Amino acid sequence: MVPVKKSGMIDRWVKKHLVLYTGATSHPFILSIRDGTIDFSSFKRWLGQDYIFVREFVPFTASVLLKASKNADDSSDMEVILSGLASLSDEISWFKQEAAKWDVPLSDVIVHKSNQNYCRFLESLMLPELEYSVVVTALWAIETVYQESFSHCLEDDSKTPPELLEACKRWGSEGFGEFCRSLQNIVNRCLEKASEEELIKAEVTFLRVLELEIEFWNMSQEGAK
Ligand SMILES: Cc1ncc(CO)c(N)n1
Repeated sequence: MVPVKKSGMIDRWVKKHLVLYTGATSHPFILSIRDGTIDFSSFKRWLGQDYIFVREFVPFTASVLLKASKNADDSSDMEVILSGLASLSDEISWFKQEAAKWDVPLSDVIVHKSNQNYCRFLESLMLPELEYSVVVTALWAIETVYQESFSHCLEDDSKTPPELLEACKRWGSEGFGEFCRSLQNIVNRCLEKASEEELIKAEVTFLRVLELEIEFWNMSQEGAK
């Protein structure tokens, strides 16, 4: 008998919302890195803004960890999320080093509107009443958009400028891909048991992440609007 792999909710949602998903994971900003035409001032803008974002992302990830420790029915969830949280420490150091290299002052970055919106959304997800299934869906989506996006810049035929390879490897590499797949398994398992109401909330949250990611790329590419 051929074993039938039951496809999870995430696969179904990605197919259902493929236009928006592709909009976030193959954005013109990423494609311009991939084809080597990127304007370095855009990269620098992204760098300064993403540093601010990642600092907000730390307490958000910690709040997901807290919910995992209370609600997850599999104790390995905590370990997966903890590894993600731990790697943010190194990520913040990387941003500081990279910013110094590119002469991007991190102390006086003006937070752009799209970034503010995204950070406010993260804050709203940190409320204790938000279900674990919903917030872990957001965590998966946020990480996966970066993973898929930057992995395009590492494909064989890509012309990514060598100066940007390190950034692309940070999110686009196989190790980070493995982490995203672990998160996806957690989400699929949580959603199998979720109520109809929770499922709708998780799907809406997934879509909101995709929109906010697109706006973040737009901002990086075009500047403040
Ligand atoms: C805007 C944004 N989305 C996702 C990630 C991945 O951590 C990031 N660093 N920044």
